[in-house]
Amino acid sequence: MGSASQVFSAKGLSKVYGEGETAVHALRGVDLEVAPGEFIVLLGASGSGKSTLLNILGGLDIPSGGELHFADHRLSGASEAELTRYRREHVGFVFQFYNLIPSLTVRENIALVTDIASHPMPVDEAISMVGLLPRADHFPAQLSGGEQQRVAIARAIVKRPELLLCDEPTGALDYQTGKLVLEVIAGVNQQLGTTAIVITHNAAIAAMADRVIYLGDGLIQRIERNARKLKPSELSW
Ligand SMILES: Nc1ncnc2c1ncn2[C@@H]1O[C@H](COP(=O)(O)OP(=O)(O)OP(=O)(O)O)[C@@H](O)[C@H]1O
Repeated sequence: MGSASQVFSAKGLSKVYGEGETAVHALRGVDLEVAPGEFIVLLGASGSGKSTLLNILGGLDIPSGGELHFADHRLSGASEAELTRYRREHVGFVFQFYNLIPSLTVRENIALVTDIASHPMPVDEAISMVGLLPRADHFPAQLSGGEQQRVAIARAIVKRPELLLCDEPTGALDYQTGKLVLEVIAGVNQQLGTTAIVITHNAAIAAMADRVIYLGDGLIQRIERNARKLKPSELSW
Protein backbone atom coordinates (compact mmCIF):
# COMPACT_ATOMS: atom_id res chain seq x y z
CA MET A 1 0.00 0.00 0.00
CA GLY A 2 1.15 3.52 -0.72
CA SER A 3 0.66 6.33 1.70
CA ALA A 4 -2.22 8.41 0.34
CA SER A 5 -0.90 11.53 2.09
CA GLN A 6 2.02 11.51 -0.34
CA VAL A 7 1.80 12.24 -4.05
CA PHE A 8 4.48 9.68 -4.75
CA SER A 9 5.87 6.90 -2.71
CA ALA A 10 8.70 4.96 -4.35
CA LYS A 11 10.57 2.08 -2.76
CA GLY A 12 13.57 0.38 -4.33
CA LEU A 13 12.77 1.59 -7.85
CA SER A 14 15.07 0.13 -10.45
CA LYS A 15 15.27 0.32 -14.21
CA VAL A 16 17.39 -1.82 -16.47
CA TYR A 17 17.50 -1.16 -20.21
CA GLY A 18 18.50 -4.11 -22.34
CA GLU A 19 19.86 -7.37 -20.99
CA GLY A 20 22.99 -9.43 -20.57
CA GLU A 21 26.33 -7.75 -21.06
CA THR A 22 24.85 -4.69 -22.70
CA ALA A 23 22.32 -4.05 -19.91
CA VAL A 24 22.25 -0.47 -18.61
CA HIS A 25 21.24 -0.04 -14.97
CA ALA A 26 19.65 3.41 -15.19
CA LEU A 27 18.09 3.28 -11.69
CA ARG A 28 19.49 1.07 -8.94
CA GLY A 29 17.05 1.35 -6.06
CA VAL A 30 15.45 4.76 -5.59
CA ASP A 31 13.43 5.47 -2.45
CA LEU A 32 11.45 8.69 -2.57
CA GLU A 33 8.41 10.32 -1.05
CA VAL A 34 6.93 13.44 -2.61
CA ALA A 35 4.38 15.55 -0.74
CA PRO A 36 1.45 17.38 -2.37
CA GLY A 37 2.40 20.80 -3.70
CA GLU A 38 6.14 20.27 -3.42
CA PHE A 39 8.51 21.91 -5.89
CA ILE A 40 11.37 19.51 -6.51
CA VAL A 41 14.45 20.09 -8.63
CA LEU A 42 16.28 17.02 -9.91
CA LEU A 43 20.00 17.50 -10.53
CA GLY A 44 22.69 15.09 -11.63
CA ALA A 45 25.30 14.39 -14.25
CA SER A 46 24.33 13.30 -17.73
CA GLY A 47 23.31 9.64 -17.62
CA SER A 48 22.61 9.66 -13.87
CA GLY A 49 19.00 8.55 -14.41
CA LYS A 50 17.04 11.81 -14.14
CA SER A 51 14.88 11.36 -17.24
CA THR A 52 14.39 7.69 -16.48
CA LEU A 53 13.06 8.55 -13.01
CA LEU A 54 10.83 11.35 -14.31
CA ASN A 55 9.45 9.14 -17.08
CA ILE A 56 8.63 6.38 -14.62
CA LEU A 57 6.95 8.84 -12.21
CA GLY A 58 4.94 10.17 -15.16
CA GLY A 59 3.84 6.76 -16.37
CA LEU A 60 5.76 7.05 -19.66
CA ASP A 61 7.98 4.13 -18.73
CA ILE A 62 7.71 1.22 -16.31
CA PRO A 63 10.19 0.28 -13.59
CA SER A 64 12.04 -3.04 -13.78
CA GLY A 65 11.71 -3.48 -10.03
CA GLY A 66 10.50 -1.80 -6.85
CA GLU A 67 7.21 -0.27 -5.86
CA LEU A 68 5.70 3.01 -6.98
CA HIS A 69 2.44 4.54 -5.82
CA PHE A 70 0.76 7.75 -6.93
CA ALA A 71 -1.55 8.68 -4.04
CA ASP A 72 -3.25 5.32 -3.50
CA HIS A 73 -2.83 4.04 -7.09
CA ARG A 74 -0.12 1.46 -7.63
CA LEU A 75 1.82 2.41 -10.76
CA SER A 76 4.37 -0.39 -10.62
CA GLY A 77 2.69 -3.31 -12.32
CA ALA A 78 0.00 -1.13 -13.91
CA SER A 79 -1.18 -2.06 -17.41
CA GLU A 80 -0.54 0.14 -20.44
CA ALA A 81 -4.21 1.21 -20.38
CA GLU A 82 -4.02 2.12 -16.69
CA LEU A 83 -0.85 4.16 -17.29
CA THR A 84 -2.49 5.98 -20.19
CA ARG A 85 -5.41 6.90 -17.96
CA TYR A 86 -3.04 7.96 -15.19
CA ARG A 87 -1.11 10.24 -17.53
CA ARG A 88 -4.26 11.68 -19.04
CA GLU A 89 -5.94 12.46 -15.73
CA HIS A 90 -3.06 13.41 -13.48
CA VAL A 91 0.14 14.41 -15.29
CA GLY A 92 1.21 17.44 -17.30
CA PHE A 93 4.52 17.12 -19.12
CA VAL A 94 6.87 19.84 -20.33
CA PHE A 95 9.94 18.87 -22.34
CA GLN A 96 12.91 20.78 -23.70
CA PHE A 97 11.24 20.93 -27.11
CA TYR A 98 7.71 22.21 -27.25
CA ASN A 99 6.03 19.80 -29.68
CA LEU A 100 3.27 22.21 -30.61
CA ILE A 101 1.21 21.50 -33.70
CA PRO A 102 2.40 24.08 -36.26
CA SER A 103 -0.87 24.30 -38.18
CA LEU A 104 -2.92 25.12 -35.07
CA THR A 105 -3.06 28.42 -33.18
CA VAL A 106 -2.07 28.74 -29.53
CA ARG A 107 -5.70 28.46 -28.49
CA GLU A 108 -6.30 25.43 -30.74
CA ASN A 109 -3.16 23.64 -29.51
CA ILE A 110 -4.47 23.92 -25.96
CA ALA A 111 -8.09 23.14 -26.80
CA LEU A 112 -6.97 19.76 -28.13
CA VAL A 113 -6.24 18.71 -24.56
CA THR A 114 -9.47 19.99 -23.06
CA ASP A 115 -11.40 17.79 -25.48
CA ILE A 116 -10.11 14.69 -23.68
CA ALA A 117 -9.76 15.98 -20.11
CA SER A 118 -12.38 15.33 -17.46
CA HIS A 119 -12.28 18.66 -15.58
CA PRO A 120 -10.23 21.16 -17.59
CA MET A 121 -10.02 24.87 -16.89
CA PRO A 122 -11.25 27.23 -19.62
CA VAL A 123 -8.64 27.39 -22.40
CA ASP A 124 -8.21 31.14 -22.06
CA GLU A 125 -7.60 30.82 -18.32
CA ALA A 126 -4.61 28.56 -19.05
CA ILE A 127 -3.34 30.95 -21.72
CA SER A 128 -3.74 33.84 -19.32
CA MET A 129 -1.75 32.02 -16.60
CA VAL A 130 1.25 31.90 -18.92
CA GLY A 131 0.72 35.52 -19.97
CA LEU A 132 -0.05 34.88 -23.64
CA LEU A 133 -3.66 35.94 -24.06
CA PRO A 134 -2.72 38.62 -26.63
CA ARG A 135 -1.08 35.89 -28.73
CA ALA A 136 -3.87 33.32 -28.49
CA ASP A 137 -4.68 33.44 -32.21
CA HIS A 138 -1.07 33.22 -33.34
CA PHE A 139 0.62 30.15 -34.76
CA PRO A 140 3.69 28.59 -33.08
CA ALA A 141 6.01 29.85 -35.83
CA GLN A 142 5.01 33.42 -34.95
CA LEU A 143 6.23 32.98 -31.35
CA SER A 144 9.67 33.02 -29.75
CA GLY A 145 11.08 29.86 -28.17
CA GLY A 146 10.19 31.06 -24.68
CA GLU A 147 6.65 31.89 -25.77
CA GLN A 148 6.29 28.47 -27.36
CA GLN A 149 7.46 26.89 -24.12
CA ARG A 150 4.84 28.91 -22.22
CA VAL A 151 2.20 27.53 -24.62
CA ALA A 152 3.51 24.05 -23.85
CA ILE A 153 3.09 24.80 -20.13
CA ALA A 154 -0.46 26.07 -20.69
CA ARG A 155 -1.19 22.87 -22.60
CA ALA A 156 0.23 20.83 -19.71
CA ILE A 157 -1.80 22.57 -17.00
CA VAL A 158 -5.16 23.16 -18.73
CA LYS A 159 -6.43 19.78 -17.55
CA ARG A 160 -5.60 20.77 -13.93
CA PRO A 161 -3.13 17.94 -13.36
CA GLU A 162 -1.88 17.19 -9.86
CA LEU A 163 1.63 16.87 -11.32
CA LEU A 164 3.75 19.00 -13.58
CA LEU A 165 6.82 17.08 -14.73
CA CYS A 166 9.41 19.14 -16.60
CA ASP A 167 12.47 17.68 -18.33
CA GLU A 168 14.96 20.46 -19.09
CA PRO A 169 12.24 23.07 -19.67
CA THR A 170 14.76 25.87 -20.14
CA GLY A 171 17.37 23.79 -21.97
CA ALA A 172 16.80 25.47 -25.31
CA LEU A 173 16.25 28.99 -23.98
CA ASP A 174 18.47 31.97 -23.27
CA TYR A 175 18.94 33.35 -19.76
CA GLN A 176 16.10 35.91 -19.59
CA THR A 177 13.64 33.71 -21.45
CA GLY A 178 14.54 30.75 -19.28
CA LYS A 179 13.77 32.81 -16.18
CA LEU A 180 10.37 33.79 -17.52
CA VAL A 181 9.54 30.14 -18.14
CA LEU A 182 10.68 29.22 -14.62
CA GLU A 183 8.50 31.99 -13.22
CA VAL A 184 5.51 30.47 -14.99
CA ILE A 185 6.30 27.01 -13.57
CA ALA A 186 6.74 28.43 -10.05
CA GLY A 187 3.45 30.36 -10.49
CA VAL A 188 1.58 27.20 -11.44
CA ASN A 189 3.05 25.40 -8.44
CA GLN A 190 1.97 28.21 -6.11
CA GLN A 191 -1.38 29.24 -7.55
CA LEU A 192 -2.73 25.81 -8.45
CA GLY A 193 -0.84 23.82 -5.82
CA THR A 194 0.48 21.55 -8.58
CA THR A 195 3.33 19.33 -7.46
CA ALA A 196 6.25 20.18 -9.74
CA ILE A 197 9.35 18.14 -10.50
CA VAL A 198 11.89 19.85 -12.73
CA ILE A 199 15.01 18.31 -14.26
CA THR A 200 17.79 20.74 -15.02
CA HIS A 201 21.51 20.91 -15.67
CA ASN A 202 21.53 24.37 -14.17
CA ALA A 203 22.36 24.13 -10.47
CA ALA A 204 21.28 27.76 -9.90
CA ILE A 205 17.67 26.70 -10.45
CA ALA A 206 17.90 24.51 -7.34
CA ALA A 207 17.38 27.60 -5.17
CA MET A 208 13.73 27.76 -6.38
CA ALA A 209 12.90 24.33 -5.00
CA ASP A 210 11.48 23.11 -1.71
CA ARG A 211 13.81 20.13 -2.07
CA VAL A 212 16.71 19.37 -4.35
CA ILE A 213 17.38 15.76 -5.24
CA TYR A 214 20.85 14.86 -6.47
CA LEU A 215 20.95 11.73 -8.59
CA GLY A 216 24.19 9.94 -9.36
CA ASP A 217 24.76 6.59 -10.96
CA GLY A 218 21.11 5.60 -10.73
CA LEU A 219 20.80 6.41 -7.03
CA ILE A 220 19.73 9.36 -4.91
CA GLN A 221 23.02 10.67 -3.60
CA ARG A 222 21.53 13.30 -1.36
CA ILE A 223 18.46 15.45 -0.78
CA GLU A 224 18.63 19.06 0.37
CA ARG A 225 15.80 21.18 1.66
CA ASN A 226 15.92 24.93 1.05
CA ALA A 227 15.13 26.97 4.15
CA ARG A 228 13.88 29.72 1.85
CA LYS A 229 12.86 29.34 -1.77
CA LEU A 230 14.10 32.01 -4.14
CA LYS A 231 11.94 33.51 -6.84
CA PRO A 232 13.26 32.96 -10.36
CA SER A 233 13.88 36.74 -10.53
CA GLU A 234 16.29 36.37 -7.58
CA LEU A 235 18.35 33.67 -9.31
CA SER A 236 21.45 34.39 -11.30
CA TRP A 237 23.75 32.15 -13.27
N1 LIG B 1 15.69 3.60 -23.94
C1 LIG B 1 16.92 3.36 -23.47
N2 LIG B 1 17.62 2.27 -23.87
C2 LIG B 1 18.83 2.02 -23.36
N3 LIG B 1 19.48 2.79 -22.47
C3 LIG B 1 18.83 3.88 -22.04
C4 LIG B 1 17.53 4.24 -22.52
N4 LIG B 1 17.15 5.38 -21.91
C5 LIG B 1 18.17 5.74 -21.10
N5 LIG B 1 19.18 4.84 -21.16
C6 LIG B 1 20.44 4.86 -20.40
O1 LIG B 1 20.11 4.96 -19.02
C7 LIG B 1 21.02 5.82 -18.35
C8 LIG B 1 20.24 6.94 -17.69
O2 LIG B 1 19.68 7.77 -18.71
P1 LIG B 1 18.80 9.06 -18.39
O3 LIG B 1 18.33 9.60 -19.68
O4 LIG B 1 17.79 8.72 -17.36
O5 LIG B 1 19.89 10.04 -17.73
P2 LIG B 1 19.79 11.60 -17.47
O6 LIG B 1 20.33 11.81 -16.09
O7 LIG B 1 18.41 12.09 -17.73
O8 LIG B 1 20.81 12.15 -18.54
P3 LIG B 1 20.81 13.54 -19.37
O9 LIG B 1 21.11 14.60 -18.35
O10 LIG B 1 21.94 13.36 -20.33
O11 LIG B 1 19.48 13.69 -20.02
C9 LIG B 1 21.99 6.31 -19.41
O12 LIG B 1 23.15 5.49 -19.34
C10 LIG B 1 21.26 6.09 -20.70
O13 LIG B 1 22.15 5.85 -21.77
